[in-house]
Amino acid sequence: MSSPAILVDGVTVHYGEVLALDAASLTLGAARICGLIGMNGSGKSTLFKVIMGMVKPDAGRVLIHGESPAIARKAGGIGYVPQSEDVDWQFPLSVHDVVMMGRYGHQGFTRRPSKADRAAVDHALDRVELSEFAGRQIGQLSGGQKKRAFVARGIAQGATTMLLDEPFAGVDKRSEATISRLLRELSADGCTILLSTHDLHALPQLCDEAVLLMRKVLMHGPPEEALKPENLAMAFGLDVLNRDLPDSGIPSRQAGS
Ligand SMILES: Nc1ncnc2c1ncn2[C@@H]1O[C@H](COP(=O)(O)OP(=O)(O)OP(=O)(O)O)[C@@H](O)[C@H]1O
Repeated sequence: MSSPAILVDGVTVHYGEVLALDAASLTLGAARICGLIGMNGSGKSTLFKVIMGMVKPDAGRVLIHGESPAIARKAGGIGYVPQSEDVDWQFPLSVHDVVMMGRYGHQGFTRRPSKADRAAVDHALDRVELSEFAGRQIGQLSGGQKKRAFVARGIAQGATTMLLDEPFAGVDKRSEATISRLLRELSADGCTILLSTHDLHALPQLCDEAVLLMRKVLMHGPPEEALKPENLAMAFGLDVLNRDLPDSGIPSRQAGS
């Protein structure tokens, strides 16, 4: 049997005294779109960073298609759309430069882009509908355009696993629709997608499965199951049941805030 696309096995992470992940375990199959839900501080970004190999777990292990995150990353297999707060938007890089970063693993020691690298970047920019902004400094884009630029980096990279930390936060409707469409297309091409979101309404349309996180994985199953009030109460606290819930039983505002 082939290895899962993402295996997180008993991962614990501390930042000093703070316990961010507590023996969290998760197995994700190839080409699935999985939504990661949890209140602020529940460990979502930390989980992404552990899967990326940017944060080393105190215990447990992570495997991407059977390889360590470091090897998978070196091979260009993992694309990452960080939370906006984690990016220095003043950095003097154009949108084209950011997307070209996805080609570094394909370039030699000199990092001189080949014709194929340039073609891959142009193609990725076209797919995210940002070709006309290629020369613009990355910080001069709207919130949604910035997210799309990072999705383009993953596409140019040829990533088989995409991690997106709140891709819909601060995003206009057009970018939201474009990103959702791209994620479905990438998944149809075999890419495995893990994304965190506070937009619970969007989960069932976009995601094949959902994970409720509160330092541990509390629940992993169909999105509809995750959205059941008793499961949301487990992840967000019992008070979620007393908020102004619409008919669907889903909190109408950013949960956990
Ligand atoms: N670099 C750090 N140093 C110290 N503590 C940290 C650091 N990064 C995160 N934490 C803490 O670890 C816990 C988990 O944080 P994390 O950012 O993973 O949560 P999150 O679910 O992504 O939150 P949010 O929804 O607000 O983005 C929180 O208590 C946070 O304050």
